[in-house]
Amino acid sequence: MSLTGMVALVTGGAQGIGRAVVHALMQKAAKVAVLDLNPSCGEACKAELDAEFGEGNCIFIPCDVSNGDALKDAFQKTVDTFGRLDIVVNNAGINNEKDWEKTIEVNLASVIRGTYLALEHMSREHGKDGGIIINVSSMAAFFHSPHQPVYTATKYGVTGFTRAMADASSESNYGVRINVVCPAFVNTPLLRSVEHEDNMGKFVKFKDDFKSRMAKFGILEPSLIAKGIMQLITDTNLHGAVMKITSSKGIHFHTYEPLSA
Ligand SMILES: NC(=O)C1=CN([C@@H]2O[C@H](COP(=O)(O)OP(=O)(O)OC[C@H]3O[C@@H](n4cnc5c(N)ncnc54)[C@H](O)[C@@H]3O)[C@@H](O)[C@H]2O)C=CC1
Ligand SMILES: CCCCCC(=O)/C=C/[C@H]1C=CC(=O)[C@@H]1CCCCCCC(=O)O
Repeated sequence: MSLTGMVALVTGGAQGIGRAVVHALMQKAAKVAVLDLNPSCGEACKAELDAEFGEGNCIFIPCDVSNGDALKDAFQKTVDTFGRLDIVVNNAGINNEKDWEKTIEVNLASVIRGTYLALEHMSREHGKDGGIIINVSSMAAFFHSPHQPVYTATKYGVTGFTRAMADASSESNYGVRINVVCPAFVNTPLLRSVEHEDNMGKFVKFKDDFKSRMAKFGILEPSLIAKGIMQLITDTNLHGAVMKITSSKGIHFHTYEPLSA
């Protein structure tokens, strides 16, 4: 499926999983706004994408997603630049058990803000044409560890919020599909943060346990997560889906017990 004429916004798009998603979107001919806190990574990312796909198909917007005004401005700049918005991937995330309030701000509050801003620009309730939102959670929302309690809490929150918003979208006829992806360990700089006391604080003492889980469960490549996210974007039957991506089962979906009467 071509995404020609469609416009996407990806937070944390300058490296890691977000960078892989941006590339996959542009391979399908979408135009993309890359939002990221890291200006050097962002400028380098844009230069590489311009070289591969030609200029005018992506913009880099320096943005701290935890700053509500900056995030709102970045969404507006995207629409002002490309004329529309069809796809939003709320991907930016950190792993910091020392500054756990910041972790909640970036991993959960910013995903909520990004979802609401996406609806402002895509929902039929705002006179728009509809769209797709993908929020990035984690397998930490299914397998917890003593190593990262607040990171785990944020990812449980992202999954629950996304499922609830998918129901809200259906019942309000927003015309917006909303899905969540839960990767296991992925080979990115974020994963390497688990070894550092600056990130883990007093929980760094559990790092050997965490590394044994990485050895046991395997480490995925960002390109596989991008493949899963592209499936969530292009398969119009997927709404309210909880996609899990692991070494043992690859891309698969979580099913929940139906709500009892
Ligand atoms: N790497 C892993 O093992 C897993 C990662 N995830 C999730 O995937 C998402 C992406 O993580 P990775 O690609 O691994 O991390 P990464 O650290 O490689 O990339 C994250 C990007 O987000 C940017 N970023 C961080 N804070 C930001 C902020 N406040 N505003 C704007 N941009 C910001 C960073 O500059 C970076 O470019 C995160 O939500 C993470 O929790 C989920 C499961 C496993
Ligand atoms: C900042 C590091 C990012 C790590 C995010 C993450 O996904 C962590 C998950 C782990 C936390 C405790 C666990 O045991 C989780 C492992 C999840 C892998 C489960 C794979 C199961 C399977 O392959 O069947």
